[in-house]
Amino acid sequence: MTAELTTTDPGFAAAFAGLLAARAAFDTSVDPVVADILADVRDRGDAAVLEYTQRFDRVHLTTDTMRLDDETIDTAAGRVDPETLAALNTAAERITRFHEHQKPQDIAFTDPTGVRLGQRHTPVDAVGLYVPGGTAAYPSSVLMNAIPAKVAGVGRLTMVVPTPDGVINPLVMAAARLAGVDEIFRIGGAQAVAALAYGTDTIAAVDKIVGPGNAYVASAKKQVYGTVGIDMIAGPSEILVVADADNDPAWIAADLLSQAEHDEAAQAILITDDPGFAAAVAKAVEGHLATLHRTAIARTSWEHHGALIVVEDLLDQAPALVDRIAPEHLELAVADPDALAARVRHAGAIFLGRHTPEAVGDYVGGPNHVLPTSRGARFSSGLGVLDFMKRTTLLGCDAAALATIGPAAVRLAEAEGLGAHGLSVAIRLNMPRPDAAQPTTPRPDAAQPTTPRPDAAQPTTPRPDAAQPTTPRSTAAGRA
Ligand SMILES: NC(=O)c1ccc[n+]([C@@H]2O[C@H](COP(=O)([O-])OP(=O)(O)OC[C@H]3O[C@@H](n4cnc5c(N)ncnc54)[C@H](O)[C@@H]3O)[C@@H](O)[C@H]2O)c1
Ligand SMILES: N[C@H](CO)Cc1c[nH]c[nH+]1
Ligand SMILES: [Zn+2]
Repeated sequence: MTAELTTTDPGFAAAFAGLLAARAAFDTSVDPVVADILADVRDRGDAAVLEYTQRFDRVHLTTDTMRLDDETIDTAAGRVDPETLAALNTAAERITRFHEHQKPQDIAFTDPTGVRLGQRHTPVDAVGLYVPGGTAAYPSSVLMNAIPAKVAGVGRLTMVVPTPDGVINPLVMAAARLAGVDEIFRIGGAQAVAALAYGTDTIAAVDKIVGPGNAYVASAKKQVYGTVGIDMIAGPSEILVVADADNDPAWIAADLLSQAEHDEAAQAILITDDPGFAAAVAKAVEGHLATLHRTAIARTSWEHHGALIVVEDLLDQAPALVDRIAPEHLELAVADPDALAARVRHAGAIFLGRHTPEAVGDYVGGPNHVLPTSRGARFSSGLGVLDFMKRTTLLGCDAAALATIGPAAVRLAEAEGLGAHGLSVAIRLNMPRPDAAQPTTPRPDAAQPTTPRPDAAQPTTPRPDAAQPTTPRSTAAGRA
């Protein structure tokens, strides 16, 4: 039964905590099964991938047919009708334009001590793009994965997508071509994530795996993190709609079902300030369920994970509840959505106003639809260009700059008891050896040198280019 909660009910706090706890427990339930699949693929490589593909996707592949060849991709893509292709192009253009704005700026400056500081961004060399395909095909997710990778300048884009019962989706192929994916393997689930992370004889390992998927995919990404990078946990879809009674219940019911229909494990929640409106939405959900073609999935999601929450005041009470749920998608169907949005801190993506159904963002809005689920929005963000780039910092001292900041480093190295750290700075500054500072009270376990180290700094004969801590060399003025 869909949960019904009311903030004025004395049991509300416990019921709300129970709703969050049930979700968390559900999220980890597949972890052991996935761990076994990952270990098997790591041990047996292609053979394991092919066996799991046969078992879960009911398709018999070989190492030769696992990778889609150019002819198969182009033939399939060629079957897409012009109108759908035009829609795909509209989506690609809008997604590209939005993500171009995400390109980061490098940093380069010289601070007042003469130290040169910088930060630069470089793309990841090779990424694995997970495109879901178990119960629905997701050409839109091809674009959402691949376009930011291309904008970032990633070198190799390897896409994996399951083809249940051997069916190749033409629009998925067209989207891969449009977005510039380099290679496509027709595998999915935890076994595909494992192949990308560990590599097999047929599939080269990647540096990072991104993209959405069901609970098995989400768990697999979580478990291979460290061997490879991941974007976030983008598991079964979630929507939280905050709506007042001035909405058409049928619109809001459709919005809830738009995410419920993704997966039996998806979650759709309504927060409203009107019990009558909540009842009307529940009734409208039943009406829509009678007509949708993914009714069984949507109904299971709605009944097992859905919730109707009635509060007294939306502006005052909804933001705190939203932040605790930290939904993937937050739809604000109220008169002043911006005021409400300003009070919310944790949501993957926010959809403002009655005419911004979440589904428009799934396809053509521009921002990415690969978003954190399972409360991940409390600490992570939707997929973007930065997920495909790494930051490297740069630090440059000349002799005078080192003379200015170096002594503090020597002092801190001494405080940490790390003699070589202190020495590597002091030796350039012609300072006394920091680890030779207490010759009369050696640590009981310290080695007693009998002959001075030949490379020890000689305070009386400084190297000609050594910095003078007290009187910086005049050449310091010429530093870059
Ligand atoms: N958060 C996001 O950004 C986002 C975006 C798009 C889609 N999604 C989600 O992606 C998911 C797509 O799910 P899907 O199932 O259609 O496709 P999928 O590709 O994610 O999963 C299909 C794979 O799951 C594996 N699998 C299925 N049953 C299994 C079992 N019993 N044991 C082991 N492995 C099993 C199989 O290997 C199969 O190939 C949905 O949950 C949807 O909500 C999320
Ligand atoms: N709503 C999904 C993200 O949770 C993305 C999507 C793709 N196609 C339709 N919807
Ligand atoms: Zn969707």
